[in-house]
Amino acid sequence: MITINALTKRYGGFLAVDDVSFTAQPGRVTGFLGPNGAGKSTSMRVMVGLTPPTTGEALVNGRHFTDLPNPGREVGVLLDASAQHAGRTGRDILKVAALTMGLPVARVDEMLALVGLTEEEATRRVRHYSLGMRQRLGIASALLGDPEVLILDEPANGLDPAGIRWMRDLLRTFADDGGTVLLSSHLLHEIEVIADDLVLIGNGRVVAQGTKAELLAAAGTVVRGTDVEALDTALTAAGLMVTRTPDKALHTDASPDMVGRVALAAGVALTELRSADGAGLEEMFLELTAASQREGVAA
Ligand SMILES: Nc1ncnc2c1ncn2[C@@H]1O[C@H](COP(=O)(O)OP(=O)(O)OP(=O)(O)O)[C@@H](O)[C@H]1O
Repeated sequence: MITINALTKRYGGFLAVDDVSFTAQPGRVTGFLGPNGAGKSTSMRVMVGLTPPTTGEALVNGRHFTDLPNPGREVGVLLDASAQHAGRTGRDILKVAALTMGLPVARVDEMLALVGLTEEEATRRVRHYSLGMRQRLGIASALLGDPEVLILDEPANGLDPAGIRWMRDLLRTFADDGGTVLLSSHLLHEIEVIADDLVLIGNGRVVAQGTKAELLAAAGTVVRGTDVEALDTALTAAGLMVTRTPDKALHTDASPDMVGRVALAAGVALTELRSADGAGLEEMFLELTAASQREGVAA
């Protein structure tokens, strides 16, 4: 379990992380989502003891990372896959990490097989690795100590579509076996497929958090009917916020159940009624983080 309590990080006069609180629970994948510069990496650096918080705290299994006696056995970390020693081979990097953690060297081969790095690739120096290979090596390092918790910053970076699916399955299995996974991304689609819970951050502040199901429900309903005008009028009269999508559907904040009842009462035949799902969540994500979106600011 990861617990973040009122975490604030200030760099001089600049507030990079502003009173952030959330928990990442065992058995669940928590997606930490926000646009570039939102404060995800800074928060994660605080979690693993690389950056001291200004105020607040980040706990892993109830303790500060720096107080864990053998941190790699409790929490696997991948923050920057390019930060590995470029002059060493992948196998050597894992070997050194295994020895530091007091693990049998046989564990290295297990991890190389798990992340799909071949024998030949494992003996190449990391400076000759592609970004995707570095990412796989970083995941192998994170899993080496058989930890209960994973903290991964943009782990899908550089992976090809098959690699992304592989990573998704790996993290799903890890969480299904009772592990805690926190992974960050600035890409909603990447995270919404795998995450059970979401924490949305913009400008250093949490702008929304909850289960994916709750956030999807909050993203509203898309509805189409044979008479769009009558449907719009009925929904508006029922006190619902209605917007028209470019493809002539209506979008409201209410649940499909509520929208269906209003349409029935108004005698409008529906041709489509569904929760807004990913598209709605994306819209919500863009709205909630608009103040911190460079494009939003420019607009
Ligand atoms: N050491 C530092 N000194 C000053 N400012 C910093 C420092 N580290 C981070 N920042 C600033 O804090 C803000 C948050 O950065 P952070 O790297 O946490 O964002 P992020 O959400 O991980 O973004 P991205 O998706 O682009 O990786 C940024 O404006 C960044 O410039």
